[in-house]
Amino acid sequence: MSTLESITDAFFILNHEWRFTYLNQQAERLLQRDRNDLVGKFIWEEFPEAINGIFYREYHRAMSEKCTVGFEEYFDPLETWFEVNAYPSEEGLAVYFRDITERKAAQRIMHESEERFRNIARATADAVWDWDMKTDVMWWNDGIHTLFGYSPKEIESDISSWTSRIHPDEKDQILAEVHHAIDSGAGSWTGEYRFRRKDGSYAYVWDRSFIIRDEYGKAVRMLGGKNDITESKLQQARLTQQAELLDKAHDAIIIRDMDNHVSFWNKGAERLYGWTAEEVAGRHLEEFLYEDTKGFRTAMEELQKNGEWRGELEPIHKNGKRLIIEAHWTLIQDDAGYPESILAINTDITQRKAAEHEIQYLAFYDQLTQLPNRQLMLDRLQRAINATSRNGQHGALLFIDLDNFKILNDTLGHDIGDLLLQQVAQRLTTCIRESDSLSRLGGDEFVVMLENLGGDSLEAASQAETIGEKILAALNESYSLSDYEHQCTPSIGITLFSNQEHNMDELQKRADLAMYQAKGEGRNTIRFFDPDMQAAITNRITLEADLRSGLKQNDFLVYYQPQIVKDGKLLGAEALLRWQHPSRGLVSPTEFIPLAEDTGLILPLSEFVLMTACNQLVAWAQHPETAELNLSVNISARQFHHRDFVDQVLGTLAKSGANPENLTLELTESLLVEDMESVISKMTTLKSRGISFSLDDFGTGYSSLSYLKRLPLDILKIDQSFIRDLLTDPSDEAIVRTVISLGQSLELAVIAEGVETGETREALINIGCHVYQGYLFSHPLPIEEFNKFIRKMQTETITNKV
Ligand SMILES: Nc1nc2c(ncn2[C@@H]2O[C@H](COP(=O)(O)O[C@H]3[C@@H](O)[C@H](n4cnc5c(=O)[nH]c(N)nc54)O[C@@H]3COP(=O)(O)O)[C@@H](O)[C@H]2O)c(=O)[nH]1
Repeated sequence: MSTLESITDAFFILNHEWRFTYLNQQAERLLQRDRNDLVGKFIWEEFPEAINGIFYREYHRAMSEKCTVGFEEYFDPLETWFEVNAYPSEEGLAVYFRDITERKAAQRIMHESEERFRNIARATADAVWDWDMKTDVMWWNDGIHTLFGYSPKEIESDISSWTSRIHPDEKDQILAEVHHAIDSGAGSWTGEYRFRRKDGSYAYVWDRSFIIRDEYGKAVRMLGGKNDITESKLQQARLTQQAELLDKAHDAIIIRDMDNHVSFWNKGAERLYGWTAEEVAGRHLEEFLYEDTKGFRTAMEELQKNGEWRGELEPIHKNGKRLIIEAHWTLIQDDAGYPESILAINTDITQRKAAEHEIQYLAFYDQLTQLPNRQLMLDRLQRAINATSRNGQHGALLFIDLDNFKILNDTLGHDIGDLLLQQVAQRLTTCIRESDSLSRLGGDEFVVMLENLGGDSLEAASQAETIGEKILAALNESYSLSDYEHQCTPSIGITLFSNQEHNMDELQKRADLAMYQAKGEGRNTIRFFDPDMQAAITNRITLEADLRSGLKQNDFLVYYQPQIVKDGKLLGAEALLRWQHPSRGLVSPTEFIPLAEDTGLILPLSEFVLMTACNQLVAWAQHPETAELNLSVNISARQFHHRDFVDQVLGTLAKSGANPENLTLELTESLLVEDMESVISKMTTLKSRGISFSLDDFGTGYSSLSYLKRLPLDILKIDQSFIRDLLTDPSDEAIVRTVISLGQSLELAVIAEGVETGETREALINIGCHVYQGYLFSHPLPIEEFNKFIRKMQTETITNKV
């Protein structure tokens, strides 16, 4: 019995009266009863629940038929599954039993999951397979029929049903992969390969499986499912083929899936972005192409909405450089009409954009100062004018012109002039707000446009003036131009605008006029446009028309103002132009000479004066008493700088027959600052023919000794502004003295003009000036009057001698 105590199974013996005669310890434990209590007891009384079940039936069968029985049964009172084997014996019945509750539970779970798996396998469209590796039984669901055409009868029930249908080219590779997965302890295996259909053709399949292992890790089962990916493979192949055809295209051609993972990347894309196809395959575009994904995502939304998208994007080259591309994206759909992938054809327009930008820049920006140019200024002005009618605000236009910039440019050279303009541009930038606009119109002209100066014109004017003052102060600071310290001042003209009252042209004219007014009033100042200026400009227009018709109708005359030597002798006269206007009477040259200069009419006028003067010299030459008289003729800057000037003078002399020795040309200082070498050359040529030169208005300009020394001059003419107050203003007297001594040292004659009184004449004699012109002797006279004056002078001289 001790053997029966030590066996793992529970064991008891029943006699022929169904009473327990023996129970081992295991039986005591499983039945949860004390064996001493049970021995001698009637089994069906102790366990009445067993009477109506399999226990009762099978035990009776074993006892009556003397056969061995074995069964598994659940015994409710003990909530236990038993595996029972009963053997009839002499004594009665020997019963071995064990608790299989846990095994039963595992079997149930296994059964349930198996059931679930089969149900899923039935429901799925994939071809599901189940390979029992211990038995080599291979189970397939209906998918093997629906996908590949095999009926259950046609398909083998072992692993050959799978392996024999793998495409020969891929079979070894796939089997090696599967073996590797099994041997390496992997939990799954996936693969893509071709699988033969019943009709002999091959389908591309995507197989996913997992491997079931026992408690020792040994693979016992493999379950998997294949789906047919032939269509998408073919589609992909077709696209790739098409795209490969375009591989040689210059453009970048990219195919990506709907999640933007790259599936095709042609050579053009490699060239454009610097990434090779291998480097980007399967990668998300945003990962490596777009720093700012906003534009890219907006484009994606459009693409999904409309099926295609065209536009510009700014991707990044592999080397970090920003590119600009023109993209054309098309959504590619599968047979069912679902979006499947995206075909992108991208053209590099980086250089084109740069060129466009450059052109734009050149068209709208000044190269020297990098400021907006006139074109852009006009555009902004138009917008500002339009805005005033909407917002009721005032704006202001400030025209800024540098005083005497030309002199700097001509004397120190254009490079220095450019430096000044650049520094002026910088200073102007610091004087304005970011919302204001600064531009360079060209030359030394700058424009500042101020906006949003409020609804009240006085307030707006005051704000504009404040900015104007600021500019004035900033530009007055000294400039360091290479090695030169330079002082420069601006003249500023301001006009306000509001409510679209004036158009762009008008506003520009107004600001320009105001600026000229500032210049006219001594420079380095600010002037606002006012309506009187408008009247002046209207007059100017009328005057120009009158000048033209005056020239045609010979309304011009020459007057002569005598020039007298200290001893009373008549040296000659200055020829002065007069305009006998039909309605306005005699018009002073101060009124029309500047306009004639601006319009070019000074050329025919000057020709007329020179010809008249030369003819007069010829007329005087006929009489010994007047043959020595000299005539001075004023030469304007424009006339002098005309390329035919020398020929014109010589031609007039030749035509008239006048003696050049009796002709003096009066030049002004401002005329001399432009192209010094050409000035000297022209003067030298004329001087070699006997013509003299006088420097008019001396002292009022930039009396530079350096040029004075180089010019072939004969006479310095002291400006009348110094003569007027000679007796009362010590500084004027000092200037006059200086000019006279300068004349002496340079061996130049000196004439004082504007001599109105005897006292002035006396003072000049005392200082050392011996030739005079002025009202003391005579106003400018018409020729008849002047001839009378000559005769009177000669009579007086003779009388004095007598
Ligand atoms: N390019 C040309 N310029 C010319 C010509 N003719 C004249 N002008 C220039 O016009 C300016 C005004 O000239 P005008 O009104 O003739 O005045 C001259 C004299 O009348 C005046 N003057 C002479 N004496 C006195 C005086 O005692 N007091 C006083 N207040 N004015 C006086 O001075 C003018 C002469 O100036 P200038 O020529 O500088 O010697 C004047 O700038 C003329 O130059 C012409 O044909 N071409």
